[in-house]
Amino acid sequence: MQTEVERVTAMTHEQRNPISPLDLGWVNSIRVNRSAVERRVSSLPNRRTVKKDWQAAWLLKAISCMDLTTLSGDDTVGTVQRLCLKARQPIRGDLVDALGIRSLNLTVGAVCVYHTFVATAVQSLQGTAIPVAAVSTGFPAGLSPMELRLREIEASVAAGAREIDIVISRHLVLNGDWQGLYDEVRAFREACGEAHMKTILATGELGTLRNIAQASLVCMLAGADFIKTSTGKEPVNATLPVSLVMVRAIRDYHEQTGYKVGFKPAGGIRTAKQSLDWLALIKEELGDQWLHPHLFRYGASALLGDIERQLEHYLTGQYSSAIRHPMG
Ligand SMILES: O=C[C@H](O)COP(=O)(O)O
Repeated sequence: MQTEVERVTAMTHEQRNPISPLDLGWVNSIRVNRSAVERRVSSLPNRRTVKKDWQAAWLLKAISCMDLTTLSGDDTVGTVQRLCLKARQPIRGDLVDALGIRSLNLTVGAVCVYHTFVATAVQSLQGTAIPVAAVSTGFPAGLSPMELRLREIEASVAAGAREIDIVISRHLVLNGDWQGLYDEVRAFREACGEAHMKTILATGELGTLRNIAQASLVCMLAGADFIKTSTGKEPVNATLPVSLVMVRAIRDYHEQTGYKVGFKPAGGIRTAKQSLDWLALIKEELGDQWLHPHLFRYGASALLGDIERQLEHYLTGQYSSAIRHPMG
């Protein structure tokens, strides 16, 4: 019988999603029933409540699946270094001891920064297995010249980023230019080389759920390792309806091709309660095999503080002030 370590090792050595030909027949056949999507997600937050020990365990899982992020215009070497310290030890030592989880060596899934801070983050995370993710390709609008976007990916990889979060050109989706979108994402994937590519759809700017489902498929055919909802900079970022459409696209893609693509909701996920809603969505729609950092990540700059606060409440029965849980 496989041990837990052997099982996780086997999973993480699954074959990477390859670049496949663009299948326009499949893309054009996609339909989304908005009211059915809304009905399904409205049942999620109330239907499955996890309490006490189970809730604490789910929150620890959420931490392990977090891309701890800073993407602000006022980022500095100092803020990135402090964020990396938090990534190494995401919850306070006294809480780790009280939870009895020191042997887990819990860390976040990755640290996500602008290209400028990749080298700082890589250096600050030395001696850990935590990868650095860079937002490249003219994040967040993705409208700089293609050549520069490709060079930016290469520069981030050369600086040590093991994951690249690219943004797609929204106008290609809004014009139904699936060939253009496929060519763009495929070129990004080729520029990433061994680095894993998360493809940000910026769903708040794509107009319809059908566009989101079609763009998800095109990005997966073009070799995306993950599809990601948002940059965090759109007027509307990660929502449950959009996430349901994307995880169902991932499920269909897996059923048709056998390849597993990861999912990353990002932008506006700030509370422990929200993190549980997304875990429930993944568990129910994709199954436990997706509930691991190699297939599921949250992109979040402020979620960790609320999770730490919730874990303290679980241990002490008291809610501490949010300022006692800084990110760095
Ligand atoms: O990719 C991650 C997002 O930019 C984070 O958004 P957030 O600051 O709303 O958590």
